[in-house]
Amino acid sequence: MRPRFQGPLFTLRGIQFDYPGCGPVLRGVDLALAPGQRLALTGSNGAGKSTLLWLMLGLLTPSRGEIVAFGKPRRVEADFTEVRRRAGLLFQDPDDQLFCPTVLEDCAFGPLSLGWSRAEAIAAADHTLEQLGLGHLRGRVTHQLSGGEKRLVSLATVLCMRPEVLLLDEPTNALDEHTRARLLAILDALPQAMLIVSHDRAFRERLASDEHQLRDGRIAPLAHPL
Ligand SMILES: Nc1ncnc2c1ncn2[C@@H]1O[C@H](COP(=O)(O)OP(=O)(O)OP(=O)(O)O)[C@@H](O)[C@H]1O
Repeated sequence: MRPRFQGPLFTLRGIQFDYPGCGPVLRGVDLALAPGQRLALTGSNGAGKSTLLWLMLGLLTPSRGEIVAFGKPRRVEADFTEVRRRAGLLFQDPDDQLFCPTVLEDCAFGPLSLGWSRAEAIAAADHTLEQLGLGHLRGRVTHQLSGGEKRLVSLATVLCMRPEVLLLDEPTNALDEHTRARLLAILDALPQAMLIVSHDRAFRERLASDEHQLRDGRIAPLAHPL
C-alpha cells in the first residue's frame, strides 16, 4: 500500500468559479485539508459547496486560483487523474454513483477503472461490502435497492478504490435514524481525512473535528464553531 501523504492533502488558494451565463458562485475560497482531519463545510443551499468538491477533483475548472493536491499544483485535466484516484467523492445523489446492473459490479467498477485485474477488483469489492456489513446485497440489482441501501453501497463503491481522502456531499440526505447511525459508525471508524459537506448539524458535531462555512463565495468565520 502507498505510504500516506504527510503534508496538506489539499490546499485551495483564491478559488473563483462561475457557471457560464450565471453570476459568480465562488469568489476567492481558501481552504486546507490536513491528513487525518475531518473538516465539515456548511453553507446555505446554493452556496457552492458541491461546486467546490467538483473543483477539487478537476470535474470543473476554476476561473482563478490554485489547487494543490497531494503536494502538487493541479491545473489541467491530466493533473487530476491522480487526484481522482487518491480522493473519493461520495455524490449527493447515490443514483449518480450507481450505474451497473448489480451491487458487486458497481463496487468492482472503480477498481477495474484503476487498472486492477478482475480478480483483484472483485476481491476488493467483496472485502469492502463485508467490512460495511453489506455482503448480503452483493448480487442485488442496484436500482432496486432502497434509498438507504443505495447510500451505503455508494460509499462502498468509493471505499473499494482505497482512497486516501473522502469528499462527502450530504451523506445523511434522506436517511432514517438507523441508517444514519450506521453510516456515522462506518465513517467514524475510517482513518481517511474527510471533507464533509452536510446540513445535518448533529452529524457534523459527531464526525467532524473542524468546521468552515461557505458564505458569499468565500470561507467565512463561524458564528458557533464546533
Ligand atoms: N451546471 C450548472 N449550471 C449553472 N448553474 C449551476 C450548475 N450547477 C449548480 N449551479 C448553481 O450554482 C450554485 C451553487 O450550487 P451548488 O450545488 O454548488 O450549491 P450547494 O452549496 O452544494 O447547495 P445545496 O446545499 O443546495 O446542495 C447554485 O446557485 C446552483 O443553482
